Amino acid sequence: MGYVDEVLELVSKKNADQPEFLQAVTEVLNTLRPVVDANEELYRSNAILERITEPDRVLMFRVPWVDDKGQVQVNRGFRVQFNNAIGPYKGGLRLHPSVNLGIIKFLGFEQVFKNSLTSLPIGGGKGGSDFDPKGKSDREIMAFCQSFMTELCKYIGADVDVPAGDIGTGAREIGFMFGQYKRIRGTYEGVLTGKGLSYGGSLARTEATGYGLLYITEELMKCHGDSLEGKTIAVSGAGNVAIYAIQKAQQLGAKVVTCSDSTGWIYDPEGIDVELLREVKEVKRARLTEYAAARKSAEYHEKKNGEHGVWSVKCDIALPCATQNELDLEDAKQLVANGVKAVCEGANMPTTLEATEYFQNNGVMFICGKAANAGGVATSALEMSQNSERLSWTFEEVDAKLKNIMVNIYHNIDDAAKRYGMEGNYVAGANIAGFEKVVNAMLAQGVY
Ligand SMILES: NC(=O)c1ccc[n+]([C@@H]2O[C@H](COP(=O)([O-])OP(=O)(O)OC[C@H]3O[C@@H](n4cnc5c(N)ncnc54)[C@H](O)[C@@H]3O)[C@@H](O)[C@H]2O)c1
Ligand SMILES: N[C@@H](CCC(=O)O)C(=O)O
Repeated sequence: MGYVDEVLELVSKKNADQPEFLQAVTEVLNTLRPVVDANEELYRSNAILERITEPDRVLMFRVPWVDDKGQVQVNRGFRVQFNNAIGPYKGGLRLHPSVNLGIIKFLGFEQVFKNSLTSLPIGGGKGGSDFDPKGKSDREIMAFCQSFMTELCKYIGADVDVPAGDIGTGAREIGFMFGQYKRIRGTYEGVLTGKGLSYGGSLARTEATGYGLLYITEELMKCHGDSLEGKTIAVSGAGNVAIYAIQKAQQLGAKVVTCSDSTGWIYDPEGIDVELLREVKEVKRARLTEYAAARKSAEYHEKKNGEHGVWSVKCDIALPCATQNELDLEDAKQLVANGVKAVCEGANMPTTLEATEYFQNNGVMFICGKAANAGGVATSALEMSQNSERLSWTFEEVDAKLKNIMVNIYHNIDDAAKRYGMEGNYVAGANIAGFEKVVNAMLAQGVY
């Protein structure tokens, strides 16, 4: 049995109850086979694969808070500090009832490679809680965030670990957490990113993940003699990533005809009205039924198990921007039958392993999330730079740096795939390019 298979077996035994983590590790290690084969003795003697699949540290803690009725509620908080070989731990905080240790570990593991691809000095981490922000008052959100940070603040810092947003954590939550960190630790530092503009946030961070996704998609099309002009795009999700992906796609001449939330989806053949979507989702925090009620051209469909949802719509490009495993093999078959040319992941691991393979075997250009959605964390790193030098850059400066980073990521993953004889396999290219930098740093820093 080869080194990769030995480690896959070991990781599977040790983490049998964590399917999402095993899925992420399986995808990465399988694509690293040629690199591992070329360096087997060095990696094996240094236990590189065993070390890179085991987090540096897992923090799990109780988060008690008082609801509006005076009842004490208890949630579970997590922070997984996965790998800091190339910089302080960096990654978001997810607040969603589905959160468990396996999900935070898969996200932290992905973050190690994604952050490496940005070319900026950030290690990988992730955190969150099974707290459900849906339907909670602002006071309840504040109570939860303050309690969460009361424990988390012992383990983070501007040069140690810098959390940020993810599903369920936006500017409001980051603000409450930043206030509590400052109150307890007594220091004003860039300990979180995604902050408000009046207290250390970066212009363009809100837009960065969605914009970055379109910059890399545009480069992919350009390098294949095509463009986004006139293309029909299907987007899933209706949160931060989806909204700004839709906005940038429209600016670049494409028409986005779908979006979704956890209860239903919209088909709008005239193109999504992104300002209306922002009003419904960002301001009112309402359901997509409100979008449909306010827009004549929009059809609203309830989410039904076993149906393809947004992936049933004919499109040239699909951009999954909601959550993990939201696009399965049957969805992939439907998209291919409808003539999809490219799939680029705005969310983290939205495509199942089988669906990814189906796209790759059927000539669909596929860029995985750790490359395609890296613009968010890259701009977080730019926010950290601005905080360190106590300066703020203009929107145009940050946006230009973001675009440059995304274009470079495309070429780095393309080159890495070509170096190992896998031209066009951007999943392998992303994993290899991300892995090489982290492993070189780990080897240089000795056994730890
Ligand atoms: N925010 C960032 O900077 C960033 C960066 C990189 C990757 N991501 C990833 O992008 C994805 C979306 O994050 P976000 O920041 O937009 O979160 P968000 O909370 O702003 O929005 C998530 C959206 O997805 C929808 N959603 C959740 N589960 C769904 C389901 N099963 N089916 C359909 N829709 C569903 C929600 O209703 C919501 O509209 C996540 O996978 C996240 O990890 C986020
Ligand atoms: N949660 C986002 C952003 C992380 C950050 O900005 O630190 C991600 O998955 O990359």
